[in-house]
Amino acid sequence: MSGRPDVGAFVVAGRSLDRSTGEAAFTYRLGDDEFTERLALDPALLTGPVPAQLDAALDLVHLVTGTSYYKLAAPGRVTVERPVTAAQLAVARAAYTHGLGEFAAVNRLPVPHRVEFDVEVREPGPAPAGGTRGALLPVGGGKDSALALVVIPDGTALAVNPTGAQRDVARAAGVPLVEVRRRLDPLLAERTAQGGLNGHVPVTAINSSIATLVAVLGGYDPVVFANERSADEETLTVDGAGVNHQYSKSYEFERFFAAAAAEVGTGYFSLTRQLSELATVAAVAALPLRADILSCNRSYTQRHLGGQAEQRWCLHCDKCLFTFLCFAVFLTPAEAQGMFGGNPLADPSLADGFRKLWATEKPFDCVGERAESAAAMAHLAASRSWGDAAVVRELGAEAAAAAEVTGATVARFLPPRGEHAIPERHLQSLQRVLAGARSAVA
Ligand SMILES: CC(=O)N[C@H]1[C@@H](OP(=O)(O)OP(=O)(O)OC[C@H]2O[C@@H](n3ccc(=O)[nH]c3=O)[C@H](O)[C@@H]2O)O[C@H](CO)[C@@H](O)[C@@H]1O[C@H](C)C(=O)N[C@@H](C)C(=O)N[C@@H](CCC(=O)O)C(=O)O
Ligand SMILES: Nc1ncnc2c1ncn2[C@@H]1O[C@H](COP(=O)(O)OP(=O)(O)OP(=O)(O)O)[C@@H](O)[C@H]1O
Repeated sequence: MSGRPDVGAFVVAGRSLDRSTGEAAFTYRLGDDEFTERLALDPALLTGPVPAQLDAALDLVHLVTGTSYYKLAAPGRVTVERPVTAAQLAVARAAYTHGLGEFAAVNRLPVPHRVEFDVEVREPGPAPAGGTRGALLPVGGGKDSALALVVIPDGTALAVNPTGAQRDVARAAGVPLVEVRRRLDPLLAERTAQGGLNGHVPVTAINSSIATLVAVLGGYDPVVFANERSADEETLTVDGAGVNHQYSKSYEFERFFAAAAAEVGTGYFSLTRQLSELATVAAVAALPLRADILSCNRSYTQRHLGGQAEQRWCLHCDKCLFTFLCFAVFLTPAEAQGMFGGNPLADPSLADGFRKLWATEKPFDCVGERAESAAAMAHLAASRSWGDAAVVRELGAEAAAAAEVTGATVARFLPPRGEHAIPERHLQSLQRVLAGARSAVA
């Protein structure tokens, strides 16, 4: 950390919830600066009696959301003014260390990023009963959470910083939507522009904590994310240490978070944990809902909040290329063109972008495993309908060679596998939807 001014520890300071307006405020200090992040919660969530576990749910948001401000100087020390439970501390450790792994790598800080916490650890309160209003399904607007809406159609969707895409997909699935607006302290952008460190934050950890708070206030249980198995693969390795852009979507993080969520009476799991990206796409490609999804991350920047910019597939970013590649396996070129509004596999200038999907250093984006990208491209090269597309012609042979190293084929990525924490009832519903999709494709 040499070369950076010593600002002392990052302080997780006060927080409040105004029950009349629905505004929750979370304050932090870094050096001489004070930052307050605000959540606008639907006041309808706040009309009932105060839940016993509200304080603990607010603490979880407070801890995790601090990563955005901590990263300005990344001092390696965090002081938390309120006592937290051991499970909450484990979530915070994971979020500030591995969750900021990409940030550390990009800023050439030591990897793994190490953080010491100065905090009093308290015992958790008595285990509360879960809510009775059914599942809360956080939605990102893309394919994974769209699948969850189909598998659990009696749930309630949640959008943090909703955009048109999230509203469209919830509406198309016929699921009610709870919206939470998140406002970063404007001083963060000012300090970043003045040279503060910047980089990726563990946004799924942040969304998880907000979802848990909404579940506690609204009486929902469980909180069901849609984080796929492929999210466990590291993006790159630095000095032997794995760095994962999607760390807070990993199963490791899920287990830390589930323990803290259980303390506030909320189940927490990922419905798609056993699925590769290809398996999820195989299912979504067979659903009418595919027309309503939007996975392009460029469409979810702060600029798009409040509808200041049009949301569409940019068809150039890593996530668009990856998502198109996967859907192409299950759609004809005409169907894919209709869904995405273009065909990047026909554009030879994008060949390098596709090739990066199975390179040793994957893009810092939500893309699948290297082997599944290579297998998907090799599959297209062998197909009659896609084999002539310019990019497929250029990359087919090298993708097939890359896939062969691990014996990867599309078929091998389709069966669910690996550890998960999905309750039996939801697992069966998922299996029904997957089986229905398979017969639609056959
Ligand atoms: C939309 C997006 O991908 N943004 C990433 C991008 O930020 P950019 O500057 O292009 O735009 P904004 O998101 O509007 O951010 C403006 C500044 O604000 C900072 N910031 C933003 C959100 C936040 O919670 N805290 C913040 O401090 C941000 O640093 C900017 O200075 O590049 C950033 C740096 O790499 C990324 O951190 C931005 O990612 C967002 C936090 C985000 O929501 N990204 C998701 C679409 C995303 O990456 N999801 C992952 C899930 C993995 C995980 O859980 O970490 C995925 O799809 O793989
Ligand atoms: N803004 C958000 N509000 C609430 N939940 C979100 C939000 N963004 C993402 N999520 C949750 O986090 C999970 C991971 O995000 P991710 O962006 O990978 O998924 P997605 O939008 O469902 O699919 P895709 O990978 O196609 O974008 C989502 O499945 C969803 O459960």
